[in-house]
This record gives sequence, C-alpha cells and structure tokens, in this order.
Amino acid sequence: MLLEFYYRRPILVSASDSIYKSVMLVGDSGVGKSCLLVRFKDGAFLAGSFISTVGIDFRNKVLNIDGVRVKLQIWDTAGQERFRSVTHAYYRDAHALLLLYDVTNKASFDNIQAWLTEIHEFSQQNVVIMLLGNKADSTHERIVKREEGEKLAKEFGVPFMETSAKSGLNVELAFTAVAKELKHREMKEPNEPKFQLQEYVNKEMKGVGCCRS
Ligand SMILES: Nc1nc2c(ncn2[C@@H]2O[C@H](COP(=O)(O)OP(=O)(O)OP(=O)(O)O)[C@@H](O)[C@H]2O)c(=O)[nH]1
Repeated sequence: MLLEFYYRRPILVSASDSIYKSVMLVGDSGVGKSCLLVRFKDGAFLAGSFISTVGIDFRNKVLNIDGVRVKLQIWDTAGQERFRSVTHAYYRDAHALLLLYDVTNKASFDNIQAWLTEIHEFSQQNVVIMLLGNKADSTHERIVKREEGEKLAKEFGVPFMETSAKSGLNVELAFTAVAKELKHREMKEPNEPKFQLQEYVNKEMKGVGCCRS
C-alpha cells in the first residue's frame, strides 16, 4: 500500500475552464501539515495524539478562482528525516509549496533555511513558495514572534502569513492565495498586471485570535 504512494505521480490534465495544480506541504515533523490539510479539506481539527505521516499522502480540492475551476492536488509529506528521499522525488512535480514552521517550536523555525535549500535543489525553478507560521492559536506557548517570521520571509523573498489548523485562522486564505497566483500565471491576459501574492494576503489576512476558516 505504502509502495503505491511512493511511485504514484500526479496526473495533471487541462481543460479550458479548469486548471490542475499540485501543491506540496513541507516542513519539520509535527509543525501541523496534516492538520492544515484536514482543516482545509474537511473543515475539522484532529485533536489528540499526534500520528506522524508515513511517506506521502494526498487530497484533492477544487477552488473557484475568478470563475476558473482550479483543481488542487495537495500532497502531505512526512517531515521525518527518514522519509526525506521519498519527498525529494515529488518536489519536481509541485507547482506550489507551502513551507510550514511551528510558532511554538524554535527548531522548526531555524530549519526553514535548510528546507529552502532543499526546495531549490529539487523543485522546479518557478515553483510558488509561501512560508506559514502555524499554531498561531498557541498564544501562551508561542516562541517565534510574527515579526521574526515576516523578517525571515523577506530575507528569502517569499510571501508569509501565520495560520492555525486548530482555529482555522487563514487556512483557506493560504490555499486560495497560491491558487490565485497559479491561475494568474497560467491565464494572465497580456495587459493584466502581475498578481501580487503578498499584497493579496496582507489585505485578506486575519490576525491571531480570530477564527476565520
Ligand atoms: N495548537 C495547535 N496544534 C496543532 C495545530 N496544527 C497541528 N497541531 C498539533 O500538532 C501535532 C502535529 O500535527 P500534524 O499535522 O500531525 O503534524 P505534521 O507536520 O503533519 O507531522 P509529520 O506527519 O510528522 O510530518 C498534532 O498533535 C496536532 O494536534 C495548530 O494549528 N494549533
């Protein structure tokens, strides 16, 4: 069963009113990748014991972006080191990467640079990357300030926002923002201005303490 996951590749076919895109969730083990995906797909939060992803898994979700059906195939990767070679094989098929750290876990934040190095080594050159500081609901346990996340993202030239799979904060927005970017890249009219992902996120983003899903 597991081997099937290892060798399956996304099949991406286009129709005029639909586009098919592949999004990968990456980051250290325990940052909340699976929970973010479940929140986005099912609107639920899986509280309780933490079960690490084995290898790689995926879910599909269709978004309507400005009248176009954007079919997202979302790949949830295992953050554990021992599955890294499996994950590497999938990078080159990804159109967008959501790179997560956990705001209550400094090591996961410190590892972002290493993740970006790996992403640049294995993914397509024009892949859309967005940095997400997850578990923003954990106000008392927070170690990484929002400003630190913003600074790091600026340093690496990637858009950034904080999310919470638990409260739903900005989860829909994270996926919608990358879907919009991908749709604009594929279907941009000659005179249409470039889509500004960070500007869009800044306008739509909710602060910590809110419960937008
Ligand atoms: N407070 C809080 N806890 C969260 C949030 N997201 C995930 N968690 C918890 O963090 C733990 C790890 O979540 P997962 O989604 O399994 O983490 P993962 O990144 O998929 O981990 P791997 O599969 O090992 O790579 C679980 O106990 C979740 O309940 C969040 O937004 N807020």
